[in-house]
Amino acid sequence: MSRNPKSPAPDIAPAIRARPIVLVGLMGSGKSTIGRRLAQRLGMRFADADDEIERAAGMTIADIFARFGEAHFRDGERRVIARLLTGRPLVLATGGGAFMNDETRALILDKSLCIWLDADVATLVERVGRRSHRPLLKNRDPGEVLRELAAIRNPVYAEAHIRVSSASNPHEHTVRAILEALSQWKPQ
Ligand SMILES: Nc1ncnc2c1ncn2[C@@H]1O[C@H](COP(=O)(O)OP(=O)(O)OP(=O)(O)O)[C@@H](O)[C@H]1O
Ligand SMILES: O=C(O)C1=C[C@@H](O)[C@@H](O)[C@H](O)C1
Ligand SMILES: [Mg+2]
Repeated sequence: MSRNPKSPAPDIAPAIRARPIVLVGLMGSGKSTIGRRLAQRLGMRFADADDEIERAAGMTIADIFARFGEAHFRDGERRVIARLLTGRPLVLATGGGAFMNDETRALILDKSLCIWLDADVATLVERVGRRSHRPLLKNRDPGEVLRELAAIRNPVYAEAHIRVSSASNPHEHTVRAILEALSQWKPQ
């Protein structure tokens, strides 16, 4: 009997499902869309830190940046992620900059199994599109910003427990690569 390619991954150890799985990476790397699919496959709940922040603040991220500035956003982001990591285990998509905050990163590395979704800048640019709602990409050429961010952030994302390329389509390809990496992962 052939295996349904979308069947729940049977060989992921229960100990891994018992921990939150946190996705980090640059804008457009697929944290939100891949995270939702991964949670479905693992039978875990899913949350998107960006959505949770918007819900908690009662305004969009673009408005938080515009009205209160990035530092205020980062502080709220840290608090929201801390709250999400203390509840029932989940797959959590973070915002692209969350892992750059020292406190948020320490918390994620301590409490979760953290996966860096890595893709080349050309792929990211194609995915975020020309007219991005993302405040960091709104006023400048997205390719230029993403190149700068990649140079600064990639060495930090590399601290994640697992790195998976999310550069190839379709989404399912990346989901399978994550499931494969999880099935082989051993705590250091
Ligand atoms: N592995 C993939 N294969 C195909 N398309 C993808 C993949 N990952 C992401 N995409 C597409 O790229 C776009 C951006 O993805 P997504 O919103 O999940 O990124 P993100 O990492 O959550 O970004 P942000 O940090 O801005 O929240 C979406 O249209 C999504 O469908
Ligand atoms: O990379 C970033 O710094 C950001 C990514 C988005 O997910 C949002 O969290 C916000 O636009 C900032
Ligand atoms: Mg997202």
